[in-house]
Amino acid sequence: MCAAKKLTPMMQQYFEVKRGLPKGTLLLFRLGDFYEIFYEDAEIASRVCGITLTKRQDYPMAGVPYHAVDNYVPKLLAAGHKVAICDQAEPAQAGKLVKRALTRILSPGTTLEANQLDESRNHYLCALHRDKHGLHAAWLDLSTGEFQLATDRHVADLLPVLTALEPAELLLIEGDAAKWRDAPHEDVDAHALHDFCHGRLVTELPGYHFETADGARTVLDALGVLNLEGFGLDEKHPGLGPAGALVYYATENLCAKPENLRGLREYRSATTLLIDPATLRNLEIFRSSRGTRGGSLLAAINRTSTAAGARLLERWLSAPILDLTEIRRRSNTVGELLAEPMLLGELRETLRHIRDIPRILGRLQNRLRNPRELAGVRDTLLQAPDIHRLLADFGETLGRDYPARIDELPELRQLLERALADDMPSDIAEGGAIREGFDAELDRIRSLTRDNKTWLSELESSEQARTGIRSLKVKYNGSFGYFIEVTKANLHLVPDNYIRRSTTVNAERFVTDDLKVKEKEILHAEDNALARERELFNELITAILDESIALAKTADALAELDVLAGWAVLAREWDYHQPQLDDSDVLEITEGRHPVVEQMLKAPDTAVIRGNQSFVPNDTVLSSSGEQLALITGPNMAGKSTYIRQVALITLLAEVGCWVPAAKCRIGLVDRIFSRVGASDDLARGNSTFMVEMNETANILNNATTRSLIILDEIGRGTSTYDGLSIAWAVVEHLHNDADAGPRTLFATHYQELTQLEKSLSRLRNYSVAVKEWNDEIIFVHRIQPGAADRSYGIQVARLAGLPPAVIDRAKTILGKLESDDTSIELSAPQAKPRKKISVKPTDDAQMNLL
Ligand SMILES: Nc1ncnc2c1ncn2[C@@H]1O[C@H](COP(=O)(O)OP(=O)(O)OP(=O)(O)O)[C@@H](O)[C@H]1O
Repeated sequence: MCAAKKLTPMMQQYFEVKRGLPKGTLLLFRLGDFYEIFYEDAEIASRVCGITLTKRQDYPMAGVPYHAVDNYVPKLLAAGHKVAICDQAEPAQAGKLVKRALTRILSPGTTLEANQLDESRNHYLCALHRDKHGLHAAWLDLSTGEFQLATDRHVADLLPVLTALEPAELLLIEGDAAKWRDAPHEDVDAHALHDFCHGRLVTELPGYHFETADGARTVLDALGVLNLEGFGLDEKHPGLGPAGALVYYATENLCAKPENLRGLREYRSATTLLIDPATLRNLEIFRSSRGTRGGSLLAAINRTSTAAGARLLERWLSAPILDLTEIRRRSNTVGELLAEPMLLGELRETLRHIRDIPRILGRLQNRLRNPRELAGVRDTLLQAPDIHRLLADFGETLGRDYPARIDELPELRQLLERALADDMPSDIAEGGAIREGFDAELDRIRSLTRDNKTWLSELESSEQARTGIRSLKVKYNGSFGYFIEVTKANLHLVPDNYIRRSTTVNAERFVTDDLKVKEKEILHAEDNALARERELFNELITAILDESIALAKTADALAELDVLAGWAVLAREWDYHQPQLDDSDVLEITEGRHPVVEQMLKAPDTAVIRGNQSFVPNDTVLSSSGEQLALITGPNMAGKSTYIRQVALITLLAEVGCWVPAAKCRIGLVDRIFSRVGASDDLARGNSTFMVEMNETANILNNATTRSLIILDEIGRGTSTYDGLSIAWAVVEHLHNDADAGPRTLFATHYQELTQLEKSLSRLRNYSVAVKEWNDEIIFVHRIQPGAADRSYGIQVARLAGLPPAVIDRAKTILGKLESDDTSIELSAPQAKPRKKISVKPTDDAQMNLL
């Protein structure tokens, strides 16, 4: 920057703006009809968006047309960049440097434009801070105004919800990310935080932006309230530090205070069903193991027809509240909707016309004002009377609760209906947003324009007749305005009152005094019409924003109805039944199915491969104080993993208020779902498969309560047989430790030896997955039955997988010898330790000694 003296005034202006931006922000600098990008920014933009890189003097430069900027910004954001938009703040004048100002900074966590957001997903900016009192966090969806904060002594209790939110951007105190990354191995929390931050866009801010007292002041100011009592919050709540950081950052990026924050809610892990990050991944709740939305639980149960409904469903799954009254209310409402199929169909048809009110309000309140947003409000309000009529015909909950929450706002609706044109322009500057007949003044100005335009269109024919020049034309262009064009061959016919303006190759251009007067009138009238339209447009926005609270409340209720109506359709499509939830300690499922696998087996492409197999339902009986631990053995591929996962998913569905894929289901409220399934490496952090497995197991044993549900799949497989078996054994004993009750647990394993524990652990039950044998082949029937499996059929499954026959035969020989306890077998190198038979005396407490 020492060469600043040599810079042109415009480039000096560029650097002034650039200097004020946070590090790593790309600056798009408006220059006439283009946004220009310079230096390294240009190189990045060219690489990410594929735009041409040019050179100006000797520095790189790239540009995008201003009207196409919306095509490029999403690509830059998706690549994890922040983008600052600097616009011209006054009309350009020849020879004078135009004033420019930063309009907003777009970052993945603060963008509001519809085309930069996934409409069916929430879009969170999240701030985090950890100190000796625990983890403090706040999150904000700026596009809808949803704002929450939380604090927890245990990092492990808060991370589940933060992971489920999948924030688009994180705000951290400078240096924290590196501190967590480099923390000693035993600081499990720091590593969990590092894992959470890994791969996300992190923006670091100085620590003072996270101070609680300052945060409280910033938040009060943003919410426009005098204290936080109305939100049930203490002003010393440690989450206010991160909350303040969010507001500060949002204000910087919007270049104005965020105007759509409606309130601040406290999230409490104690009142939420916690699903730890590993389990969210393992159970494929929001994404499949391939990272796609398809194949996830969310996709399988999403039948919403509105964007706000889809987002609400995601929020409900991210943080299911442990409140029986609320869960029953939702599930009963699904029942009422399901009982009236005709009305349900009509309601869903009506909901299809609902627009995304929370995000429309978010944009209008934060100065992004597109005329089509107003039409969105109108179209939504137009549905309200029909929705009220339909609700009145439904059952009790729907007819009573929802109408009170859905405001018809008839005056606003009529106003918008009268004021807005049917087809709205995408920019108010295009004109035509306001309907004819709404405003007398606008109509008067428009008729002036119209009359004058008629005069103009008639001018051509009247002048042709008057002058006898058949090819005479009346034309318009930006630099001359209106003019009369006469070809050179006809110049001798030009009358005296024509004033020559310019010459082209084949013609000359003229004006007349009358034409000049009319031109002035037309341009003036057009400007006046646009100015009047803008005035009216702003009045309409004010009218909408005056009702923003009622609109937001209505939108919330409609989103809820959408989710519940979708669940009713789902229940009908897939024969789901209403679960019974209570305070008991049982988990009883009759004929339960896996919600995702079941749908996949029926999907046209899978059905062809699988020969249209249908899912085999299975029962489950667990209770903390009775049948606490189900140990499931059986061959590979028999369906153990599917079965234990289905129990976890059915539990989750029941606890968000959805009906479940089971004939009958009773669940005593579960406070946490833990899982240890599948194998995954974390090689980037130097953790082997076994290390990941043990970390997850440690987390379960340290955090599970007697109200928890645990599913464990083949734990101990990542190490040597004896070590693995010993660990699995000890884990089962630990879970059974308490004399009276323990967490409800499903434990799938290949270690046959564990089945003997049934003799000594009173709350353990053996189950196995049935298979049929036929001519040394096995057929999977996917049926869970009481009792331990007698053998594992690994070799038969290996044959199904296509292992060469010679290998299969040799494996059979080795197995035969091992099972006969004949250690004389000659095994080719490497030498394996022969397997010993393990027997357990029921009275023996110290089983481990026998291994
Ligand atoms: N109840 C069921 N009805 C129909 N098909 C099922 C059922 N359970 C499982 N399957 C099918 O069987 C396949 C294997 O199931 P799963 O992975 O659960 O077996 P597993 O016993 O855990 O095997 P492994 O021990 O090798 O991990 C699944 O891909 C699924 O399509």
